[in-house]
Amino acid sequence: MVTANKKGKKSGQKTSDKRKNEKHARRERELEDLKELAQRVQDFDPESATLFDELPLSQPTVVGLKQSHFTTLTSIQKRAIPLALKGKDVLGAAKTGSGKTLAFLIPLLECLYCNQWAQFDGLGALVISPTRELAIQIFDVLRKIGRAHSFSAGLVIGGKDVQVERDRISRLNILVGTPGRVLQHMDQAAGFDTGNLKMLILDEADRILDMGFKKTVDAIVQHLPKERQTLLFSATQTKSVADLARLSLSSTTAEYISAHEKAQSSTPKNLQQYYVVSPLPEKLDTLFGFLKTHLKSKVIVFASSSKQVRFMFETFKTLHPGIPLMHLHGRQKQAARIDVTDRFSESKYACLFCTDIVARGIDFPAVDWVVQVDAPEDADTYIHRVGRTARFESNGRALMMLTPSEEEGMIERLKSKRVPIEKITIKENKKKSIRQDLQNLCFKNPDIKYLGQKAFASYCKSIYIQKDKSIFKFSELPAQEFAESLGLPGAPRIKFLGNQKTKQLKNTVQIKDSESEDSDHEKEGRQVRTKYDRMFERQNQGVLSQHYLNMIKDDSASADPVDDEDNEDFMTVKRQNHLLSGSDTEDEEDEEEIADASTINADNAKLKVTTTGPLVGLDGAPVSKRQAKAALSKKAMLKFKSNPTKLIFDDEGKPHALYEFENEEDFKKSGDAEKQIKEFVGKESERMKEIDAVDKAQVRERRKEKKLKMKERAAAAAAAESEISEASEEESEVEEPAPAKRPRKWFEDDDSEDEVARKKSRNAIEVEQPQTLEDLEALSLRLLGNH
Ligand SMILES: Nc1ncnc2c1ncn2[C@@H]1O[C@H](COP(=O)(O)OP(=O)(O)OP(=O)(O)O)[C@@H](O)[C@H]1O
Repeated sequence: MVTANKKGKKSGQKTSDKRKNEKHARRERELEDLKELAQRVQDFDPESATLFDELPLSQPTVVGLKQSHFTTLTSIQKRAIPLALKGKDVLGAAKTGSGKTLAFLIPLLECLYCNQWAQFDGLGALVISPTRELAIQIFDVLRKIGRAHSFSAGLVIGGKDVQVERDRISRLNILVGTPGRVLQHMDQAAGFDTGNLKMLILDEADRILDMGFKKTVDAIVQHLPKERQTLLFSATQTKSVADLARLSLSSTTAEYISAHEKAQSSTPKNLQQYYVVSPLPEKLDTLFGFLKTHLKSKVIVFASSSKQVRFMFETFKTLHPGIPLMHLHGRQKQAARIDVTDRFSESKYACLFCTDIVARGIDFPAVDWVVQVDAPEDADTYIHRVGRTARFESNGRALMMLTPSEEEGMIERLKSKRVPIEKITIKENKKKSIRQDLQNLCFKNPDIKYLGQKAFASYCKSIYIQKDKSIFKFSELPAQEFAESLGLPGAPRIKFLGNQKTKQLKNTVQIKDSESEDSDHEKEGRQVRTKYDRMFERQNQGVLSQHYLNMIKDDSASADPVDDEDNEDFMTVKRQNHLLSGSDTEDEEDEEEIADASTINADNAKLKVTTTGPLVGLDGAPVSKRQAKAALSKKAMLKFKSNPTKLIFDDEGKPHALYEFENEEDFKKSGDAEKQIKEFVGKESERMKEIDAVDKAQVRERRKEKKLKMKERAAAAAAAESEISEASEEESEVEEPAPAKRPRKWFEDDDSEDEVARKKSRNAIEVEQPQTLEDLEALSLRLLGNH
């Protein structure tokens, strides 16, 4: 037994030693491989590779690429990957759809592989994308090409359960996410160690580094070590030294790679680009006509706000253009966004109405057309939007609608960015007017009308906050015609943000669209405002006192007209056009969205400046917040009013006080006071007697008339009843026995019983005036008998 145990121990020891040796040998081999790989990377000539096989890559990455069927390098991959593998910081710019995702994901995997990254080393690489959709897409590509690696990777985006993400985040080696959610985890998740991070990647870097994400990205960078590799990629790359410095990048050491810098155009060569000039009120007709003639296509339609997207989707759905319709915008729930993205990706023919949340990076397969119903905010956004078609060597077409006032400016910007675009005109017979249909829809369905009002307001706002005022001219908006083209009876009132930093506002709106929770970190400090400003920023201003209304009226009357483009003070502009009749319920949603809102009449595009002096109260003193608040209450307003006076008007319409007093001297001239009182009383009692006599005569007259009328009515009724009773007597002879007669009362004559019955049936009693006490008793008995 003992020997057997010893033998067993010995063989166990042997196996364990064998295992240890094997492990050791494997480790040695891995180290050798790593050394060899590092040497290959060092020796590699960046210009030489055209195939992935030729790159100095680890075995797991090679396997992942093969299994994903990637063989040949694209131009940006050819230039960026070798430099990134050598540990350089890279700023990569290349046309849309040219394969930038692999250009940063391959170096990411190789970096962690070469550093022998393991689960307990914490976070090794972080990829940040501006939208959830793009983050999901990057994560999917990472999973495909990284399938043979043993790293743990995670996706953190808004709209998902934070707690679930938080529980897993400390075990992750690679993180892909949107800025807001990434920062939230960095701030909140205990055990989330980012101190060892080796690589930071920003996809659509120019977007992530711009004002909208500025603070968030700066805060994320604070959590990361300075010694790390940084890769920035975009189709429209930032070259700003300040931006690079924010990321601890040096413009002298970072490699700037522009794969298509010398290309004739900055858009894919297989992309045909057109634009059409269409007055704003005709855009929807043009779009509807376009869809009707492109039923066998996959189309993306860009609009400038989620409200317009919803309006187009809901109305076109009812008008049935004949192509499946979908919509995607930042106000949808995350599950719906994912569902729409998947469905549109799988569709062969469909039309997707969307905002700019899909403008960047999203790789929908085989899109035939990109239609921009609203002009993009700038040339870069144009390039990203049209880049949703003609991806990776496939063909595509793009159509942009410009209003006559936008044409010149926008085309100039595009030409300077090397965008080849051709003007076309839409044949009249291809246009389909849907104005009447939209009017019907709005009339029948209040929800559609409401959506139309929101779409109208959000479009006007989008134009107002555009930073390029030479293209977007708010003052030239044909508000009334535009509203009618949406089916609305008139142009609704709209509200704007009270902030003046248009660039920042633009981005704020977009962040809300694309990733609302990210915007939490973007809130800029408010500007110092005067009491005057605060008062007018208040909603529900319809209850301001008349005094304030008059002040505004006076101010505006003396104001000079100034074009709003030149007008820096936004709030001052709005005051001129305050509609102080209370806030519009239609705009309630916007009021929630926009903290400091004020009212403007969109019809009145030519705006005037009002005085900038402080607001004063009734006593001429400046109005405090509390005083202004008091003005909102009806009760409080009473103290500003004097006591009510009752007036009487004479025959000429002149008002007199109820009691008019004679002055004392005049009164004394008329004689002794006692005597005057007696005279007055005597006169008044005479007057009263006369009035009384007239009144009595009138009463008598009325009584007589009444009596006469009663007698006439009684005679007519008696005649009619006697006819009826004769007829009913004949009937009762045939049909049923007559009811037993009750004993006759002492005051009744022979036919009085019938009379009583008749009167009962008429529910009325007629009597002669009782002359004696007996008569009165008899009458009382009669009345009792009736009831
Ligand atoms: N080497 C390659 N061989 C074949 N297909 C590739 C290659 N690289 C990328 N692709 C494909 O090309 C398409 C576009 O790639 P990707 O999304 O990376 O483009 P992008 O440059 O990031 O575009 P955008 O600027 O719009 O974000 C994808 O469908 C991708 O699978």
